[in-house]
Amino acid sequence: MAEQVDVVVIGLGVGGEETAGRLAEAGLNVVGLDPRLVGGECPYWGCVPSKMMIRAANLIAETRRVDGMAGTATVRPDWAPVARRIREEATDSWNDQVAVDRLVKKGVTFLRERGTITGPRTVKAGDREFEAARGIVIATGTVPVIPPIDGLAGTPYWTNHEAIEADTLPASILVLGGGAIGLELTQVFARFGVEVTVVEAAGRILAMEEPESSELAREALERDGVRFHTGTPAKQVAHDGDTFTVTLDDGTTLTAEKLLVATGRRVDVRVLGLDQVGIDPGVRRVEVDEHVRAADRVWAVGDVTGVGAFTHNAMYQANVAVFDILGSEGAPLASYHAMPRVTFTDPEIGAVGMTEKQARDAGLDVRTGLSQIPSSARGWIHKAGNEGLIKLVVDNERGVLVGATSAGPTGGEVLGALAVAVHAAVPVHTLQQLIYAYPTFHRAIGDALKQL
Ligand SMILES: Cc1cc2nc3c(=O)[nH]c(=O)nc-3n(C[C@H](O)[C@H](O)[C@H](O)COP(=O)(O)OP(=O)(O)OC[C@H]3O[C@@H](n4cnc5c(N)ncnc54)[C@H](O)[C@@H]3O)c2cc1C
Ligand SMILES: NC(=O)c1ccc[n+]([C@@H]2O[C@H](COP(=O)([O-])OP(=O)(O)OC[C@H]3O[C@@H](n4cnc5c(N)ncnc54)[C@H](O)[C@@H]3O)[C@@H](O)[C@H]2O)c1
Repeated sequence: MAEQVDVVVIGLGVGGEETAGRLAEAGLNVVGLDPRLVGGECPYWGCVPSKMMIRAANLIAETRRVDGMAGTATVRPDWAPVARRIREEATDSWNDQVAVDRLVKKGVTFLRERGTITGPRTVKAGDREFEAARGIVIATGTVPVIPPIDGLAGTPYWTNHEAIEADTLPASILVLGGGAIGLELTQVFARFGVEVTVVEAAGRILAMEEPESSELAREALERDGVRFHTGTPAKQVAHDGDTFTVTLDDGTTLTAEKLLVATGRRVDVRVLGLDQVGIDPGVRRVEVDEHVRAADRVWAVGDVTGVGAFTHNAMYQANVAVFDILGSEGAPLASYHAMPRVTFTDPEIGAVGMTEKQARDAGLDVRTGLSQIPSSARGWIHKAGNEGLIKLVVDNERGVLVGATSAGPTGGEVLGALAVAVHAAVPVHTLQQLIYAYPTFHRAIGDALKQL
């Protein structure tokens, strides 16, 4: 006999935890299910520990910039404090008791179980079944893509989990995939003295961003000693007990102690029971409307929706779902035209909305403006480590920005102003009249606007 509740939330990563907690605080009877850690990828194997690694790696790089600008400094990188900080401060040794307690205190009934949808309103979890009067929220996130490369399966390759959990670093590592995960971890490892080689199947790294960003990231990482093979997919992988050997399509052979697979993420909903609510179980993503509804009385939030694998998107969609489930007046409608993202390499590569190519492919009449951070007053003053750029993508017909890139020492922070401009469709002539404080990095936005 199914137990009667208001809402069942399947998956308690960032999106599910936020949705379940808020609904319970609003007085609903909520069951939250997750067989793993409450909080999901971001706090345990994603954003938080990776950014702690990046903070440490950037301290090393900044110290190396002292020479010639502020005297001399030597630094002896040591991974031990980084691993300790991740274990003690970020993940509590991958123990989620604090998060579980927080959720339960909000009123959520938490079960460390996998959820399976068994009917239009019913979800099975272990030996219990729940009937959710208000509905079901799907927040099951993604899993790493493991490409079908000959020999790869069965080798002790790393995904982000092993990379984040590493107590010691290898002497060398091959990284498959030059996207956000691959590049952020690559730079960390390189700055701690690991010999890193990146294999990227596409013609350039950060292929979804502007070509100028790809070039900037590649040059920065090459300065850190990283080697790249782009446009040449791996054909074969072998592991002899000590060493990985990767053979590329063009016959190049690469060897290293470890292999990190960072070739994207995919939703894994085959056994979730989506067919029970009228959704094809073979979908590549659970499509949602502007209320983040996926089917009648079914909502989906976070990476599983495929609109942007970012924590801020999971939180954003959770907020939309909460308002809709509660039937609140003035419920926000989801819109993704100003989706921001930041790859936290040094320089940080931030972007919002469309790239130039995406805008042109969408049939827009496009004009772009570009400025270089080293040529700005602040960039020139900053000197070592000042690489970066601002690129603006304008829809001529509407006279507004539809996309922008902000790369530089504080690229992610400067992006804030551009996100407002794209989100609110601020007219370009209004942006051109804004006073940009001197000498800030964001003043380079004004320089790019002059190019339009
Ligand atoms: C290395 C790395 C660095 C990142 N850095 C950033 C960053 O700096 N900024 C940023 O915005 N994003 C970053 N991300 C992305 C971010 O982690 C994700 O976008 C975010 O975790 C998505 O949250 P989610 O709730 O959709 O899914 P997840 O966090 O993946 O959580 C999904 C949960 O669902 C559970 N689950 C799956 N199936 C079931 C089932 N059938 N029943 C019950 N539970 C189930 C899983 O166990 C998991 O706990 C990073 C990711 C990685 C891997
Ligand atoms: N700072 C952040 O916000 C942040 C950081 C890390 C991850 N994330 C999120 O996590 C998601 C997953 O990250 P990711 O880096 O795994 O994925 P990604 O999609 O960003 O990059 C994967 C890369 O791997 C390449 N690739 C695919 N198959 C390959 C193969 N067989 N050999 C070599 N290269 C191959 C792709 O061309 C692509 O460039 C991202 O899309 C992002 O949304 C965000």
